[in-house]
Amino acid sequence: MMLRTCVFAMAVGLCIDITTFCATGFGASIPKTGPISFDVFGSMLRLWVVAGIRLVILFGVSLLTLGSIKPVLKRWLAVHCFLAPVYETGQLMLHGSSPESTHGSLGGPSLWLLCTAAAAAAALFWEKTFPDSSEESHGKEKTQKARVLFMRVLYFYRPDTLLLVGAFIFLSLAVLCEMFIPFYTGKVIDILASQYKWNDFLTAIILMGLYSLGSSFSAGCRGGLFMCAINSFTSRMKVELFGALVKQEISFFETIKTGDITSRLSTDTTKMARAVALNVNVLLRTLIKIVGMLSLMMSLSWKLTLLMLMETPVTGLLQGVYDNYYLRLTKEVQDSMARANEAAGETVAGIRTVRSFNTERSEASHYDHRLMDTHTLKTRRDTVRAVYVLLRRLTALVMQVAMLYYGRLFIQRGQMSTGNLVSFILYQSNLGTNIRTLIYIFGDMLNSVGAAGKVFEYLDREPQVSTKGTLQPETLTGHVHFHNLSFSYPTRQERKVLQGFSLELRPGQLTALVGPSGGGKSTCVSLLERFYQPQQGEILLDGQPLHSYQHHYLHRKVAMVGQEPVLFSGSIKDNIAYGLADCSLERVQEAARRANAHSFISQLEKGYDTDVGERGGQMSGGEKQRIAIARALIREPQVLILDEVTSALDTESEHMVRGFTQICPSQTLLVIAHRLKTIERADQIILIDQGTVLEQGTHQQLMDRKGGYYKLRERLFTEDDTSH
Ligand SMILES: Nc1ncnc2c1ncn2[C@@H]1O[C@H](COP(=O)(O)OP(=O)(O)OP(=O)(O)O)[C@@H](O)[C@H]1O
Repeated sequence: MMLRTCVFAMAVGLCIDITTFCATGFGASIPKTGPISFDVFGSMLRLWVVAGIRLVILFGVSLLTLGSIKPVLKRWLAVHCFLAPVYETGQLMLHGSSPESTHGSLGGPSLWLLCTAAAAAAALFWEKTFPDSSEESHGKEKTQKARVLFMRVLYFYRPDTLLLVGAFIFLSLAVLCEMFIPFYTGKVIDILASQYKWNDFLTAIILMGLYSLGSSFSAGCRGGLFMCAINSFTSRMKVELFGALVKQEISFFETIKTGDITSRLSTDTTKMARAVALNVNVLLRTLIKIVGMLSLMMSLSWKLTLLMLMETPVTGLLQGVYDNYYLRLTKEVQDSMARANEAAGETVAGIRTVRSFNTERSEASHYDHRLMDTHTLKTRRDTVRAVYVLLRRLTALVMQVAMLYYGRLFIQRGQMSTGNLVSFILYQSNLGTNIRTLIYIFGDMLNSVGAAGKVFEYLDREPQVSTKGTLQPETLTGHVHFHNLSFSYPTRQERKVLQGFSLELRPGQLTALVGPSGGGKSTCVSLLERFYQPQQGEILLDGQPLHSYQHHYLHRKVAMVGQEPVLFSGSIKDNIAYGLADCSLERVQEAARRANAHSFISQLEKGYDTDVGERGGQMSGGEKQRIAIARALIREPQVLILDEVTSALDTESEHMVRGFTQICPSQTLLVIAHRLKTIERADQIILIDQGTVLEQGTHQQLMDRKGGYYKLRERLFTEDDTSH
C-alpha cells in the first residue's frame, strides 16, 4: 500500500516536472542565431529560474513521499533539473548564441528524457566511485587524522626550515619563469605571422630565453635543497625511531615481525619525509602553475578556458578510480614480493637444513609459486594502467579536437589570433598534466601520511615494562626475593607459566634451578632481567621492587649469560666490553681469564681483535659461551645468572662453572642446569615444574627425600647411560 502511494506520488511529481519542462520551452525558447541580446539573457535567466522551481517541486514530492531524501537522490534531482540550463548556457557562451545544431530535432520530452538518463548515469557513477553512508564518516575521520599527522611531520621538519624556505622560493621562481615560455612562443608566432619587426622578435626571443634559463636554474636549486632537507629529515627520523624501538619491552618484539620493524625504519621514514618535502613541492608547484596558467589562458580566451575546464571533472573521476585500483594493486604486489623474498631468505638462512633434508627442489618450486603470484598481480596492475592511459589519452584527444574546432571558429570571427591559439594549446596540454598531478598528489600525500602514522605509532608507544626507576644505591648485596609471582606471556595470556611462585636467592650462594623442560626456569630469569612484568606479585632486590631501580644500574648489577648467547659482529674485545665505554684491554683480558676464555683467544692469530663474524658465526658454541661469560663478568655484577650455560661447554669449563663460587664469593649466583652433576655442590637446588616450586634444598636433602629431584636425576642418569 505504502509502496504504491510512493510510486504514484513520484509519477505525479515527474509528470509535473515534464510538463513544466516542456511548457517553459527548453530547447526552443532561445533565439537560435544572432548576437547575444537582452532577450537571450532573459531566456537564460528564465531557464535557470524554472530549473530551480522544478528542483523545489521534486524535492517537495520526494520529501512528502519518502520522508527523507538520500544524498544519491539529491544529486540525481539536482543534475536532472540543472543539466539543461547548464548545457544551454555553455552553448551560449561558446557560440555567442545558441546554434541550431545544438539540439537537432530533439523536442521537449525527448530532451527531458535525455537529461533524466544522463543525470541518472552521472549519479550512479558518482555513487559507485565515491560511496556515501558509513564510509563517508570514516573517510572524514581519515582525512582529519591525515591532517594531524601531516602537521606533525611538518613539525619534525623544523630543523630544516631554512632549506625548505630556500627550496620554496626557488620553486616559485621556477614555476613563474616556466609559465611565461608558452606565452612568448605564441607572441613569436604572431610576430612572424604579421609584418615582421626585428626588434619585437628579438625582444620576445631574449625574454623567452631568460625565462627558460631562470626556470632551469631555479628548478636545479629547488631540487637540491629539497633533497638535502629530505635526507636530513630521514636520518633524524630513523635515529629517533630506532631509539624508541629499542626501548620497547621484549614482548613487543615477539608480536611484531622483524620485517615490519625494518620496513618502518627504511621505507616509511623515507615516505614520510617525502610526504612534506616532495609532495608539498609538487603540490605547490602544480597549484601555482594551475592558477597562473588559468589566468593567462583566461586573458587569451575565456570561452576556450571554460570549454577546457569541462575536461577536469572527467579527468578527476578517471584519476580517482584509477588511483584507488592502482594503489591497492601496488600494495598487493609489494606484499607478494615481500612473501617471495621471505621464502628465498628463509631458504638461504636455513640452507644446511634444506640440504640435509634434500628439499632444494621443493624450496625452488615454492619460490617459483610465490614469484608467479607476483607476476599475476603485476600483469593485472599493468593492465589497469594501460586501460587508464588509453582512456586518459582519449579524453585528452576529444578535448584537443574540440579546442581546435572552436579555436578555428574564434579565429574566423576575429576573437583571437593564431599565436594566441598556439599559446592556449600549449597551456592546455600542460594544464591537463598539472590537474592530473594535483589529483594524484592528494592521494599520494594521504598515503605518505599513512606511512607517517605507522612511524608515529611506534614513536609514541610507551614501553609496557617501564624503565623509569631511579634507585642506584652505592652498595648492593644482591639479595633477590621472588614474592608470590604469577605470570603468563603476553602472547599467550591464557596459559599461566608461573603461579604463586616464591623463591629467595642469597648473596654468596649458588642456587640451581632444575626441572623438566617447559617448567618455567628460563621464565624466572627473564622476569629477573625485567624482560617482562609479572601480572601478580613482585621481585625484590635488596628489599626494593625491581622496577624502582635505574635501568642502567640494574643491568650492570644483574648480568646474564643466556641459553644461546648472542655476539655482535666485531672483534672479541668489542664483544666482551659490550656496552662499556673506555674499557681497557687489561680489564677485558682479566674477565676473559676468569671466564676461561683467555687461552683460546690467545691462540687465535689476531687474539682479541679476531672478528667473531655475523652473530658470532665464526665461533664455536662453547667459545661463544665463554666470551658471553666474560662479557657478564667484566661488569662485576652482584647477581650473575647462567642459563643452561653448561650445555655447550666442555668438561674443563664445567669445572669452571662449579668453581664460580670461588670466582664470585660474595655474589648471588643463579644457574639453570640440565647436567645435574654440575650443581651437586649448589647451596640450594630448586625443582620447578609447571610454574611452581616443587622441592627445595641441598642435593643431599633432596636425594634423601627421594622425591621429584631424585626421580629426575635417576631418569637423566639412565638416559646418559643408554646414550653412552
Ligand atoms: N616468549 C614466550 N612466549 C610465550 N610462551 C613462552 C615464551 N617463552 C616460553 N614460553 C612458554 O612458557 C613455558 C615455560 O618456558 P621456559 O622457557 O620458562 O621453560 P624452561 O623450564 O626454561 O624449559 P627448558 O628447560 O626447555 O628451557 C613453556 O611452556 C613455553 O612454551
